[in-house]
Amino acid sequence: MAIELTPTPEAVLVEGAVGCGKTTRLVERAAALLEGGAAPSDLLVLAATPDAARMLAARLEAACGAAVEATCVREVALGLLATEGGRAFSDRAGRLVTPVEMGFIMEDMKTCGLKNRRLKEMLKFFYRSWTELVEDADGNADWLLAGEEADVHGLLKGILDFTGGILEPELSALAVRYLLADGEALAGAQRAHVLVDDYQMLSRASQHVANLLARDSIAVAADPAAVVEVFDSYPYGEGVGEFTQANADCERIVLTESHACGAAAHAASRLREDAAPGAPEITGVGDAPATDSFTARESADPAAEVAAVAEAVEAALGAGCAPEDVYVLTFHPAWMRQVLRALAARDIAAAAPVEGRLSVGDYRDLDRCAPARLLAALDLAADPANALAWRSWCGFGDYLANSAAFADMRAGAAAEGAGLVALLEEASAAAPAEGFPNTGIGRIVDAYRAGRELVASVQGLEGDGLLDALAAGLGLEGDGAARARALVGALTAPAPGEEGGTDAATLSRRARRALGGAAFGDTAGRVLVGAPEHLVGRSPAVLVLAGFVNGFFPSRDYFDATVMTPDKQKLARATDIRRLYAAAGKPTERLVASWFTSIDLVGAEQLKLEIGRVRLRRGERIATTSPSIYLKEIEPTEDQSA
Ligand SMILES: Nc1ncnc2c1ncn2[C@@H]1O[C@H](COP(=O)(O)OP(=O)(O)OP(=O)(O)O)[C@@H](O)[C@H]1O
Repeated sequence: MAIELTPTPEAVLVEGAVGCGKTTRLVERAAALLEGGAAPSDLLVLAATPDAARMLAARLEAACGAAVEATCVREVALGLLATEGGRAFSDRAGRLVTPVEMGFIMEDMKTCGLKNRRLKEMLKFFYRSWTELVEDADGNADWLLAGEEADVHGLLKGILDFTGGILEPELSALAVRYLLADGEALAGAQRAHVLVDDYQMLSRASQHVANLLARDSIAVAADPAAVVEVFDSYPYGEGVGEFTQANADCERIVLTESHACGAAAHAASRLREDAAPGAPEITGVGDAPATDSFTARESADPAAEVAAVAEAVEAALGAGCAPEDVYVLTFHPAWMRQVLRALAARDIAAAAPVEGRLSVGDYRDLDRCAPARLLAALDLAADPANALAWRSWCGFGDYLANSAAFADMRAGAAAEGAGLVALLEEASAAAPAEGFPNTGIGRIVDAYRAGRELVASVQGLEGDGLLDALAAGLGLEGDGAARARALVGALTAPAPGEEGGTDAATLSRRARRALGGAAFGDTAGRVLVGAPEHLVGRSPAVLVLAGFVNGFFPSRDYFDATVMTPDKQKLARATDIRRLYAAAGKPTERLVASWFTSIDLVGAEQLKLEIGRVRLRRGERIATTSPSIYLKEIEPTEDQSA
């Protein structure tokens, strides 16, 4: 039997465009439920990202005067699968695979012999299918073609069972099946009232988890035009229709009045027509001409452009805007860094999301993957039975991550019914003191023994002392060591307002969470600089689109017919439009777009910009760049009042 959405006795759908007050409605509903006699613990509020959840928690506290739990489906699902029952049901360790660990799993997957590109395509197909719950409640389905496809799927599941790791796209699907299979676990996890914001940004499986968790009532806020991947992979826009179908008596509230500034509301209206044809129009967007709240800034070159961005920020602050109400949106990590530098040069405090993913390095090179090794060591100090961490730990520094020896061990594990850690222990105990030099298993045994020693040597240490001891134990030195230490320090820092435990388990949990998605740390008194996905749940007064040029947005591939077929180009455009819509429709005071018209050719290549003509200027080759093709979608014209 295919899995169908579970109906809830009372269901509410709040539908509306960006900036029309959907979240505000949810907050009001939470306050009304509490006034009506519900206890704060009867409520569970779910947001699309951890950052949005934190902001929602603050809004709830302000409106309700009580602490209401706001979190993400991911946290809830992981919590469920980490319980004894959840672990037994899933045969996994209740731990999400981090991007670093995924590198090792991919290396193990390559033993299937498929070409990398084909393998990646197949994995995407599996991931999407999992999130869309193609398997029935028992985990069976005939969706896999016998042969290659079924074999690769079997290999992946085998590797995951062996390491105990859960992939993000299978997490909510596993939780759905667990909740359907175990009535007691379901009853324990349910809350009387569940409220979900940005429902369309959740995967189908996460939507199902949210509905299963609701006992008496569920209220979801959704915008069918803002189906954007921000945290869950494969956001499921069709889920809104599924929700109203499952809950036939669902109360439907449609919000059409934007509270954003004229320019943002104008941009949102135009983009929304493109993103969700037929969706209700945005109305009543004020009388002031949209041009009054729009600024376009063209600069000659990148240095002038980031300076212009900093000027725009300065102007907003000068006009009385609170720093945290100003958001600079960048479409490329290099531009995020440039903007941060330009702001720092003007003594403007800024915050950027802590992004662990980008800086963990190549696991083949022991120096370059120093942060990843430090994180694996921390994981092992927190739990020496963490099979996933041992898999990484024993693969660092080897070109193929010792995947052949691990494949042998996996086969042995299946035959003996033993786990990875037990097999490592067994191999280490059986090996002579000098190991088996220069063999795959020899490298693994050596790494395992070194890891054991390191873990034993840091017993009882906490906080900075623990991280310093681990870094020293890894032999990290110089600049690389400092960088690794600083990055791991940032990844293990408590979220604003979070209780500050410093034991290994707490630090490891925080780092794993941070690797799962970038989030802002402390933003008080700081201007925010981030990507579109980090904007979820925020309504800045001023939004500056920095580096708004072709190549950054859309990407250069978009313009290259040899890379992108017309079909793919159409899809890429639709995705871009939805991302831009969800961002540009937000600012309540001003929308600024900034771009540059030339850059040196080397820089253009490095940044993968789309370039026009190339000229020679003072011996240097200079390429022309153009504002994003999407500028005309957001730029108001003189005669538009909204
Ligand atoms: N009734 C209202 N009157 C005035 N301002 C409002 C009203 N409702 C919401 N706002 C303001 O409009 C902005 C957007 O509100 P909210 O976050 O509730 O909207 P949303 O539809 O969830 O937006 P998004 O899609 O951007 O998340 C906020 O700054 C909020 O304070």
